[in-house]
Amino acid sequence: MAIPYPHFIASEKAAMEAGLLSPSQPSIILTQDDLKKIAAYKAVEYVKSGMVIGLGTGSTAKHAVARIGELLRQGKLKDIVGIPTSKMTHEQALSVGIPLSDLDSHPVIDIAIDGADEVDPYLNLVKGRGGSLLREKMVEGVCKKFLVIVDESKLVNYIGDSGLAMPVEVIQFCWKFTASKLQKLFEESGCEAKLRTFGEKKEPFVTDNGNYIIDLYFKESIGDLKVASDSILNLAGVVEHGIFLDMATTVIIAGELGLTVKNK
Ligand SMILES: O=C(CO)[C@H](O)[C@H](O)COP(=O)(O)O
Repeated sequence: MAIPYPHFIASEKAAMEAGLLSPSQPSIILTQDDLKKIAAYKAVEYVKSGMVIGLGTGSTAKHAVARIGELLRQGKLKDIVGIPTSKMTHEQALSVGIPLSDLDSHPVIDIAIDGADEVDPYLNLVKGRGGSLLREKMVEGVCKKFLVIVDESKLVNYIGDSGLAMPVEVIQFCWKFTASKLQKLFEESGCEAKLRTFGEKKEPFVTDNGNYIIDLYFKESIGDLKVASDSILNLAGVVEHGIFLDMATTVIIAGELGLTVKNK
């Protein structure tokens, strides 16, 4: 879908480096994907040679992975080690020439760059609509800086406010039982718990870790996020959830009027 953003401020270095705007062409129609690319290019400005980088997953993070690969090929970045958060990102990073490792060998990460599905005013996030929440939480939980890159459509007043899915990764064993427990936990918020499926045959979506995803949809706020997080994690059968509480250190938002950088 092409969303017109004709007023984007052209002086942004990140927009120019992304090849989208120039001083002679300061105002064009940008798509939502262009905004994701601009936010990603801005985030990659924080990456320095010698760093260990957590590589996120999704349509926004893929622009950051591509940009890091480009800067490595140009010799503008050197000695980067990438820690991918999914099999998909692993493949992309290899294809653009980023040397890869894992948390076993690199338990401390300098910077992680990833997209998000929701960002609240306190920089809490919902992640995992792409299904990679578990590895993302492991990698992004041990980084010194966690840069989140979004277009402005991801901003919400409170977590769950988009009305879209809040994912929970569960083991396959008796997933219906776990889904009903999750729905019951948030019954006062009008929660509906649905197994994530894909394709015409509606096959269950299986994560990189061999688990299922139960998507929670809320009609009302879920209240205290720490309480919600703890109560989800207390259910046997749950592996991880997509609430990323107090993890983001910086959120880079590309919107109609340009880039906004929010720091914790
Ligand atoms: O959490 C994620 C994947 O598990 C993604 O970062 C999130 O879904 C945002 O994706 P996109 O950049 O495609 O909108």
